[in-house]
Amino acid sequence: MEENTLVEKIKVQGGKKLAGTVRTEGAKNAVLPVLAASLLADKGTSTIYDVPPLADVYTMKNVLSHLQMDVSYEDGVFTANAEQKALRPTAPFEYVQKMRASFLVMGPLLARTGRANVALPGGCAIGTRPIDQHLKGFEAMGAQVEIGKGYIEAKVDGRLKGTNIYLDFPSVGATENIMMAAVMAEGTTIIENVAEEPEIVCLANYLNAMGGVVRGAGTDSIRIDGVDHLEAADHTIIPDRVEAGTFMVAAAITGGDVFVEGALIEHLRPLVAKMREMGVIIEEKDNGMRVIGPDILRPTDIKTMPHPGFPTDMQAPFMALLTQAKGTSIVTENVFENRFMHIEEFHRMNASIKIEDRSAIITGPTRLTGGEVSATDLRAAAALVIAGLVSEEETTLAELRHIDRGYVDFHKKLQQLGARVERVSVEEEPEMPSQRSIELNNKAIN
Ligand SMILES: CC(=O)N[C@H]1[C@@H](OP(=O)(O)OP(=O)(O)OC[C@H]2O[C@@H](n3ccc(=O)[nH]c3=O)[C@H](O)[C@@H]2O)O[C@H](CO)[C@@H](O)[C@@H]1O
Ligand SMILES: C=C(OP(=O)(O)O)C(=O)O
Repeated sequence: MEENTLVEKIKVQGGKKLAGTVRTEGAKNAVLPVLAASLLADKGTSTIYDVPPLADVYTMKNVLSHLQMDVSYEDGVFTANAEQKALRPTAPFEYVQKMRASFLVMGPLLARTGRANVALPGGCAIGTRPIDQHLKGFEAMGAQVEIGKGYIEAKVDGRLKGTNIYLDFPSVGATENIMMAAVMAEGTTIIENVAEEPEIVCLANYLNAMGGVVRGAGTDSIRIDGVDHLEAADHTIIPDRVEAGTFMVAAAITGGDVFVEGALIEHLRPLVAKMREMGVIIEEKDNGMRVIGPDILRPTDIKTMPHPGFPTDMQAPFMALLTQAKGTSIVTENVFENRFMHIEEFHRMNASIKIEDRSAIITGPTRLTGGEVSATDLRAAAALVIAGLVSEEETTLAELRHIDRGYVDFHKKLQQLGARVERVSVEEEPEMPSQRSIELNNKAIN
């Protein structure tokens, strides 16, 4: 007979107003490209500060070790040395499958060694997520790209060549991958219609500290004058605007009063504007933001867009807040074609949400009931816990591997703010997987 297995779950009892201070970690989406970029230095050791202890950071550490880099990570400080001449060119499926951002080693490997062989990142729970814009950039710089047996192999004779590249969509990953390839190309590269996210600026600052010449990061056009070598540099990761935003929403939904230390207004304007429209009081301070939730939340509409539009990564947590607004709100998801999987889970908690094409129509305020729900991606996980904070009965969240990719000690931070949240191990009997869990697993590889 098969033995029972231990499965971790988060349990939430609603009804507490959050109060106190929570500290923002370094940004997951900034640290991953920066760690990939550390591959570019042929001299010295880079020290990267404010690196959050997330599953994705450990995956990137494993990728870099696999490529033969010398890396260490302790107490938020990551050191990376890529002096080793014989870097391995292959990032295997076991890593890319865990985390799509492993694909970001392609640009630096190609620039540094002239060859990169990286497993093809598949689609995931939020969309098909093609990489055509990354490849278009590498090819324009002279790389030969072939796809076969689940891998993408890119090669270049000599150095990549600077050129002009226009992205069809301001993809964050494509902008980063092409920047990292172009920084060591021969001549000048101009990338147009690029992503303007703060994480792009963080990466550009690191590349420039290494001796790169990257101008225009944070605007829609980036100019890179290629250099022939880069040296390791020290760098500090920006605060995680999505983590900060998640706690801002958690404070607001409970009618709480929370200081989110490290939340930067210049990175969070679209969220702050929308929360203020709903009646949430947000005070901007030098080192963070104080969020005070009102008794009655007003409805509002959001459309996710590339930065400085409303961030898609805040869509699910914000939807939890909208279930408590008095009236009808509309959420339109424009960045990913399938980022509504959390709605089925919200339905289990009694939320009133209808999907029409790329929009969700939310009617509130709903008395959420709690219940057994599953995380479909990392932001959905946070959103469901947030909904649990105002539910009448207990909410139990499964599939915690998602939350561990993007949030450090999420349940502990909420506990410190007074929430009744715990993470428990429960024994589960082995059972035939249901059709639903097969579907969720297939869609949620990353
Ligand atoms: C590790 C990291 O930083 N992840 C973030 C990054 O993901 P990621 O870099 O993967 O997101 P992109 O900006 O590239 O994707 C945006 C859209 O462009 C499409 N696309 C992208 C590349 C391409 O070659 N072709 C193409 O069609 C995607 O399918 C998607 O529909 O930005 C997203 C959008 O802000 C965020 O949700 C993710 O949290
Ligand atoms: C979608 C996200 O991340 P990733 O691109 O790493 O899947 C996210 O951070 O919400």
